[in-house]
Amino acid sequence: MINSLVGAAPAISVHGLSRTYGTGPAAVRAADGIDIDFPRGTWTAVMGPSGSGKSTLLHCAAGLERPDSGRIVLDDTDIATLDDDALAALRRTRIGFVFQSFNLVGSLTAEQNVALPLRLAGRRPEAGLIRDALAAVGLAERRRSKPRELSGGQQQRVAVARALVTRPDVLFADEPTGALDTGSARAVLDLLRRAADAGQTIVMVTHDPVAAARADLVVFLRDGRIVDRIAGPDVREVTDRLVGLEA
Ligand SMILES: Nc1ncnc2c1ncn2[C@@H]1O[C@H](COP(=O)(O)OP(=O)(O)OP(=O)(O)O)[C@@H](O)[C@H]1O
Repeated sequence: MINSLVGAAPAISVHGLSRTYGTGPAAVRAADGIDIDFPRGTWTAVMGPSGSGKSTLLHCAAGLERPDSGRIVLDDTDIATLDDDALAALRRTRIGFVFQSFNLVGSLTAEQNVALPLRLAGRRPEAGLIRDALAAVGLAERRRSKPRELSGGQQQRVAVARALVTRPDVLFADEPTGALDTGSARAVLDLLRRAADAGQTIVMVTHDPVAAARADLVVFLRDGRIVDRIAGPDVREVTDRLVGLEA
């Protein structure tokens, strides 16, 4: 089992997660009884063909979407039992999320976007902290730029800085390197590696075997189910399994 392999208690446990979109003949079972632990201080990559349920798993595990059935346990709390306010508070304080679409606030500068989760949590953002977070993704010089003045890759890096600035226990990232060139992708992956090594738990959806190979574990989804997993992945092994799944 993964847990005994890495010797860590799970930060998040997903039990029997199911989620169907639509009804009748048009219904899509995006998650079909997923069981998985995300061990504390480890980095898990979630892979699989388009439409296999990766984002659905991520959104449900992060409490952004409610499952039809199953349980998501963060430490000892079943997050399904929380009301909307308690869930929002948990997301603000314990969970970070990098969205596929970045979700930056268009009217705010890069540094204001990065400071936003701290402000929402009622903390006064220290200028040095925000500068360091942007510097860590190579954007110190662009801190006063608005999202529309930034490239897609730069916006993605602001989104990564914003998600990490609160030092969340668990960081969920939906394709955090999808819009990045090789060098910027490596910088973001180095940042995620350091975060996991420092004890944060990372769950990342990716299509890129090079990104997945930086993780501790790779799980493969197909048709809303986990069909394979690799501990201590390398690029070739990940690529081979992925090709096998998409065949
Ligand atoms: N809000 C929704 N309404 C209807 N169907 C949805 C919705 N969200 C997801 N689906 C469907 O559920 C299935 C799983 O979607 P999901 O986004 O989780 O897959 P994915 O593996 O992340 O895909 P991709 O790699 O293309 O981002 C797909 O068939 C998708 O069309």
